Amino acid sequence: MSKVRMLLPIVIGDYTDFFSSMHHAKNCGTIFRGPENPIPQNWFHLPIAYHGRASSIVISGTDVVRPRGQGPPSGNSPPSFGPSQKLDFELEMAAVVGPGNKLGESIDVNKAADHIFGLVLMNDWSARDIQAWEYVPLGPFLGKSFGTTISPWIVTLEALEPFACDAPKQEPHPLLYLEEKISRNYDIPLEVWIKPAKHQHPSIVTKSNFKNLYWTLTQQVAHHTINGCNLRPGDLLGTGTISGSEDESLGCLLELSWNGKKRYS
Ligand SMILES: O=C(O)/C=C/C(=O)CC(=O)CC(=O)O
Ligand SMILES: [Ca+2]
Ligand SMILES: [Mg+2]
Repeated sequence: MSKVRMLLPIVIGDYTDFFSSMHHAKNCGTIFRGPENPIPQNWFHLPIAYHGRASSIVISGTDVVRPRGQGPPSGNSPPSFGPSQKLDFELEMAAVVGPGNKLGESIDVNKAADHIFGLVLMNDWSARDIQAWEYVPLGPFLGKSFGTTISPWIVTLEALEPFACDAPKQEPHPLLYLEEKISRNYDIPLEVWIKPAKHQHPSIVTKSNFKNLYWTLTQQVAHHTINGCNLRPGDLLGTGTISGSEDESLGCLLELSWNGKKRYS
């Protein structure tokens, strides 16, 4: 295996990234918008997502160039500009679309599993300073689009069947098109390890689990297509950052360091 060069396993036409961990949504909301109403009202009714950039998705091991860009101004000065000072990872998995749907048609939530070929690991690299300044009102753009890393192996949903578990109870009850007969998650322990340049060995920085997701993969597919938008084979649907409720299970440095305020070692 060490002699093999891994390549992207699919041609990715489109990439969408969801926002489906409640803990992550609450923490990001608190950091970016304040503690009053950290989770927006719509979050509990629909799986929120943004459209990502497919061209910069690379395979694990590919160097990612530190992005340059604008950051928030401090006081009356103009916005900052330069290499990002807040480069972050986001612990995610992503679904690879199988057959997909025709333009104008929707995928039924109870049949949506047939449209997911399998899952990969994903890191949605994020420049928090660029993101914090640019995201109002249209959401993430250059703070995310410089790079996204996925693993070369696609684990099929069939292979994950032994790890299937119940999804969390959803309150308020979702609208009919998001209501599923069987609502399933997967018990997949996930870890992030970082090896700083001058260190010999990597250290673990977080331990989370796929089952921390509130919205299921099948609800994401049903919601994505409810307006008739067509998913195509090879499209990538990121789960969103998978944070748990514990301090040790947060899925990015923004949360682990509380936007740089908390020392993380
Ligand atoms: O709350 C925000 O404004 C932004 C949050 C993110 O950066 C998260 C994102 O990319 C979606 C996710 O990974 O859950
Ligand atoms: Ca993300
Ligand atoms: Mg990214």
